[in-house]
Amino acid sequence: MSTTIPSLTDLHARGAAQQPTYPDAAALASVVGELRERPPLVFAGEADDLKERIADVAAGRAFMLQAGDCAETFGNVTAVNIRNALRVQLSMAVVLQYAAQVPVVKVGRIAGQYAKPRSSNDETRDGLTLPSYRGDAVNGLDFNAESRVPDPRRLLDVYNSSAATLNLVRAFVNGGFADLRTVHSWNTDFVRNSRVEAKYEALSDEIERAMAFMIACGVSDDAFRTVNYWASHEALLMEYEHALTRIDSRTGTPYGTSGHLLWIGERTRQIDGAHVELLSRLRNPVGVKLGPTTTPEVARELVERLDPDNEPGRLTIITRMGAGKVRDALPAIIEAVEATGRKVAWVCDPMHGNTYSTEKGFKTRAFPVIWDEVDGFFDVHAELGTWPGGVHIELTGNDVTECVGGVDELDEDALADRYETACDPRLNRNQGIELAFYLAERLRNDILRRGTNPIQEFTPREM
Ligand SMILES: O=C[C@H](O)[C@H](O)COP(=O)(O)O
Ligand SMILES: C=C(OP(=O)(O)O)C(=O)O
Repeated sequence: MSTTIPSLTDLHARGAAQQPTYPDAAALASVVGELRERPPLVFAGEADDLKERIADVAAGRAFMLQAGDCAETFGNVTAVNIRNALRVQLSMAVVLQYAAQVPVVKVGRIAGQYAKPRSSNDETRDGLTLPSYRGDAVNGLDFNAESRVPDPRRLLDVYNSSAATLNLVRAFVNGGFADLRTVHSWNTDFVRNSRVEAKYEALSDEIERAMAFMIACGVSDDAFRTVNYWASHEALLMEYEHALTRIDSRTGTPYGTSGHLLWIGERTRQIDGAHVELLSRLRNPVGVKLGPTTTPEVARELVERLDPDNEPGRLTIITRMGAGKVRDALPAIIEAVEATGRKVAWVCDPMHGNTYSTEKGFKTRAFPVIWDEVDGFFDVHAELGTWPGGVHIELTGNDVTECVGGVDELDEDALADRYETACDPRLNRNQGIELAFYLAERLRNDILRRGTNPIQEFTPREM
């Protein structure tokens, strides 16, 4: 178990991928110095708690719902946006918990998801070529030369925006907003008039009756008042993640304190690269994304690097193969990882392998294709007898039009109506809840077929 982390210089010497080129090194150093003095955003003990819950996922006793923005922006840190994001994610979790009867570990892509890896360093519009937007953590979305220059002071804004977001999230999940007894009212103003409304209302009625029954039986209703909700993001920017690493006073070991769960993206998972090196030293639960070019050998090496101590809950593997490839590419990867003797949490990201551009130039994803990848993920796990541990979704609580298909049958022409993402297309709230119903049904059927019930092996605790 590591008690130190490499220096920033050592990390950069590994040729850290997808890093901005800052024009002012002194300004960057000053920001890093300032961040090092700031209090941690999350506490090591919280990361440990999440690790225990992910251990439940890895062991087939719980399901992970990891969801949120593709790219958070500073301008979108408002009470309404945070509330809407939480509301749709908690609603999805409730659908899963009730209809599939699995405990759900709720992890947001939130309070830190400000940096984006890009396929191309540049973007060209009307003959003008400028550096690509790399997330509010790095540069501005506006398409002009000044805005696209990487500015290190943005890292302080990431810290401040993440702190403000976490503050409200903690207040919401502990202060009564997430009280299961109010499950009806969570969606009164937003599922209305959609075709998932009736299903959600019927489920809420059943939950209310089930809770009334439990209370009548003498079960304390305290358990319904609060929920656990964790923050995660892609640990992309070396300066930011390094500056927010703290040595835990209890154990003398390093924790990334920018979020509870940190993951390594598909573009930065080089086995000898800086991201794998840094995250292999942190004690948080960590994730790694695996795309369709991953070989079983690489998957095995990554697992051994990132989970050297074979620690329950340490590693989440987020596969994003694409609907057309998942059934062929995933089995060999699962087999290679299982052969190491480790129990990782297997999570399906059905978004990143299924993006395409419309003729009018909108990046989008089609709901049926997204579902097809999830379905393929379940098929593969059913075939191998492994546990399909969760999903990783780009989602917003707002009523956007970014992904086609789904309950409202959005077509490509509708995309122009409310296309608001700063980077990739997200499911809107109705599509999110619809996905949760699909997931619950598939999960329930698979659990029945397996003949083992996750609930029977689960030690009850607040979820
Ligand atoms: O969200 C993930 C990536 O940052 C995104 O898919 C990259 O998009 P690009 O291929 O347009 O750069
Ligand atoms: C960049 C992302 O995904 P991937 O690394 O899988 O491309 C992401 O999840 O934001």
